Amino acid sequence: MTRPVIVGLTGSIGMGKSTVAAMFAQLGVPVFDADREVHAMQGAGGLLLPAIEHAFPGSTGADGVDRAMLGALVFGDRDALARLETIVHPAVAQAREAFLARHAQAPLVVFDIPLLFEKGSEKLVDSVVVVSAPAEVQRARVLAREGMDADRFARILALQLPDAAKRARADHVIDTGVTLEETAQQVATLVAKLTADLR
Ligand SMILES: CC(C)(COP(=O)(O)OP(=O)(O)OC[C@H]1O[C@@H](n2cnc3c(N)ncnc32)[C@H](O)[C@@H]1O)[C@@H](O)C(=O)NCCC(=O)NCCS
Ligand SMILES: Nc1ncnc2c1ncn2[C@@H]1O[C@H](COP(=O)(O)OP(=O)(O)OP(=O)(O)O)[C@@H](O)[C@H]1O
Repeated sequence: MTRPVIVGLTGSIGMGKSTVAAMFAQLGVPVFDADREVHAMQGAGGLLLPAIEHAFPGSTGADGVDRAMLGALVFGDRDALARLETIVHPAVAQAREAFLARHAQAPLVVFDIPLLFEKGSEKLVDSVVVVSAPAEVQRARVLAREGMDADRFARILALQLPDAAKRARADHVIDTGVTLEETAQQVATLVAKLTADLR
């Protein structure tokens, strides 16, 4: 059975992964957004709510998961995070398989996976694209977000493979420390190259 060439898109917090994923989508490349799937499954009426409430009593309500509260519980506690991941990750894998089945005829698809290296998801993809920007650009972007502070940022960074290591393991690096137009140009060049390789 044929299947699309699969590009894994990853990068550390605030490096511009979602923005770059949207650029791929703009070029007509189907994108599987692991984070968005998680949000949907954790939102109001989401299918993971009973299991999460069972494991973390009081962490869900009518609007779904209380993300600030659950984040505070798990981002400093590796065991708790592992328990949450055991609930979340199999459901994400199922959603990813369904996505692939829907796009079986596409030449190229993107899996947007924040923790691609950390969780050994390299084996799911044919090539890895890492988005990267200088650390001070990353920090400024992240700290500008609502609900974020230096402590939470530091704890999340500590859970992620350092940017330099991600870049070293990438097949392609997209620079997001430049203008949006320049980044979009890099994405267009890469899509042209990946598509040409298929011919
Ligand atoms: C704990 C939760 C509810 C907090 O939600 P919140 O909206 O506050 O944060 P968000 O999801 O945007 O994540 C913020 C940053 O933390 C990183 N992060 C999220 N989960 C993890 C994890 N399991 N390990 C390391 N970093 C993580 C993200 O990549 C992102 O850079 C949420 O992150 C979650 O459910 N995480 C576990 C599921 C998971 O592994 N998701 C990411 C991959 S699909
Ligand atoms: N050249 C660029 N490329 C990508 N993003 C840029 C660029 N210049 C500025 N930005 C801005 O940087 C921010 C990047 O945020 P984005 O949500 O894409 O990051 P992310 O890596 O997906 O974050 P997280 O992992 O925390 O979810 C956006 O507000 C975007 O507009």
